[in-house]
Amino acid sequence: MTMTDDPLLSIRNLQTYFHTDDGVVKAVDGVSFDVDRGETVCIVGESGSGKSVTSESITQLIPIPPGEIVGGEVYFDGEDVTELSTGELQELRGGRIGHVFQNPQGALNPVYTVGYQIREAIDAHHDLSKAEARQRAIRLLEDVGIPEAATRIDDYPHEFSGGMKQRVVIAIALACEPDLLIADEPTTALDVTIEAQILDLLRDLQDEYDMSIVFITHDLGVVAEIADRVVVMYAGKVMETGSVEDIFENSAHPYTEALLECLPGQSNLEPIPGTLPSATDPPDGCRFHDRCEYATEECRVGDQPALSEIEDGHGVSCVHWQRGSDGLPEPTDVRGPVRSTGGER
Ligand SMILES: Nc1ncnc2c1ncn2[C@@H]1O[C@H](COP(=O)(O)OP(=O)(O)OP(=O)(O)O)[C@@H](O)[C@H]1O
Ligand code: NI
Repeated sequence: MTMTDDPLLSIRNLQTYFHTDDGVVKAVDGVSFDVDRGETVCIVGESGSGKSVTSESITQLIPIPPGEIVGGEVYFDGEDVTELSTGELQELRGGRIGHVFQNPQGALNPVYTVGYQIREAIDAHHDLSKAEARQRAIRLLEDVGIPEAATRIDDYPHEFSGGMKQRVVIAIALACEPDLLIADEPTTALDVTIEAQILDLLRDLQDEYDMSIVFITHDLGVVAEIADRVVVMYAGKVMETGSVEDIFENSAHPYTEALLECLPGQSNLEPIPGTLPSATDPPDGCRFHDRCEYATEECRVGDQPALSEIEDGHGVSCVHWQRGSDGLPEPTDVRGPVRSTGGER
């Protein structure tokens, strides 16, 4: 890894659209954030907010077409990877950038042993003898906490539990010692005990492998466990970004606050009332305005407000970001009417 203070990953004004029969889906619509070396950045937001498409745009894993990266830059270690050829992108995936997805079942091929699949990942980017690759695969299985790795290496995926399968998938992603690991809801298919173990494992591996992690989740509880920094997304836009303390102790966007209220242990256990706006025809102004109890006329016009930096590294896309210090607009009770129409949709 190059020793520099520049971020490892820098996403600038990324726009990823899908051309569908219903119109253009602006899945990611001007997203910017950085990931520093050795840091874990969590992308959080409700289902459909564009978290996966953002992360899949980095190495162009989205289906193109119907998908298209229509604008923006993705700098990885200083190089704009949106300009890379298909071959160069393939080299990057599973090389310096590893991916772990939600469903370990789908990521593993049932007809090959796990050892074969890890060796394949090693072979794609390294020139090792068969014996060396096997040794390395065993080391990787040990690193991800699989007991008796030297014998388990010859087992097939179905011989592993769900949690153990996800460990195997992580081992494959680590095979090339990536500088960046992108994990898209890697624990949602697992029960909470196993989830906690996998989160611990990722933290340990991050130190050992000296890598950055982009971790996608809709669960702020998980964010609190592992994030250094947080990107809160809604309807293709970044609503707020900051350190984990900024987000949990000093959140400034009403959408972040609404997400926090839905955390278990908080008074409000209901999901946020209302639904995401149309992906093909988003409203003017702040995309959250019709679900926001603080929305005023200003919030309904123009573009999504630019991210205002309210403190170093803490940005918020809200015209009322000074509320609190500068006085709140009168909250309007949007929750009643939104909920009653929401049920009929
Ligand atoms: N292949 C596709 N074709 C058309 N639209 C798509 C495609 N993939 C994603 N989208 C749309 O892009 C938007 C963002 O989807 P995305 O999967 O990134 O959401 P997400 O935040 O990851 O949600 P979840 O928490 O459910 O995984 C959604 O409106 C989705 O329907
Ligand atoms: Ni997703």
